[in-house]
Amino acid sequence: MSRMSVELGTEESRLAALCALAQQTRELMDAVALTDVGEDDLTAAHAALTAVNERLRSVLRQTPQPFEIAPDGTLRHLGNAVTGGANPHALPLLIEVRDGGVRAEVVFRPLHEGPPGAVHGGISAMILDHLLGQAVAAAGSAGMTGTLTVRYRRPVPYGTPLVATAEYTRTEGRKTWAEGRISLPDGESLVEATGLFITPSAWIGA
Ligand SMILES: CCCCCCCC(=O)SCCNC(=O)CCNC(=O)[C@H](O)C(C)(C)COP(=O)(O)OP(=O)(O)OC[C@H]1O[C@@H](n2cnc3c(N)ncnc32)[C@H](O)[C@@H]1OP(=O)(O)O
Repeated sequence: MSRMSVELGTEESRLAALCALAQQTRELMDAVALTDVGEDDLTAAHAALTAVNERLRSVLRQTPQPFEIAPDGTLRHLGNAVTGGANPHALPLLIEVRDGGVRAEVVFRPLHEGPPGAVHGGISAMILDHLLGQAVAAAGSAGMTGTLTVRYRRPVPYGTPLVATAEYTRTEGRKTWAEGRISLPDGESLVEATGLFITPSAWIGA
């Protein structure tokens, strides 16, 4: 009698391996940003990475991992530059949706340095752009960023636990506004943003 074997979760297992590789790559980027080893070690690391790079590039997708439904039923986007577990560029940010808005704990790293000793303003803006967009989506009005206004109140430190929050504010037709901030755990606001998100006419056939 022949047996039929059904492998469950093969793709999930591969995606987990991809996320583990992305995490290792983040740690590699951190190491490259901070390493103080000598030239021989730098040259050896370069050669080793060249080999890894060639192996990974032997089979390439056209685009990063797409939006998809995860096994737990939630929507995920592993290729996203802010939240995607499979994207080495992502922190990745874990966003919690709760009554009245969204929230994420953030620890920036030396890799994110802009001015000496602080986080690059574009990195803060990127995090806030995404968080405001999630607040809009959580309110049922998904859209693309039309405008993002950022006020930098204090330098954002790296290596320190911070809190990022955002809330939907209002909607007029296809336009939805949200506001948010990155704060110290005691609530002191470091960076604040307001954003206009527009549901593209193409999405609704308008
Ligand atoms: C859940 C996931 C969260 C992810 C959050 C991440 C958010 C992002 O980073 S999105 C990427 C950055 N944003 C973009 O790439 C957007 C690029 N722009 C576009 O695609 C289009 O211009 C888009 C969608 C904004 C508007 O296009 P379209 O639907 O054709 O709008 P259109 O019909 O021209 O204009 C509609 C209204 O919006 C206004 N408007 C359009 N664009 C803008 C803008 N950039 N700023 C202000 N107002 C605008 C128009 O003036 C018009 O106003 P009114 O109705 O009062 O006359």
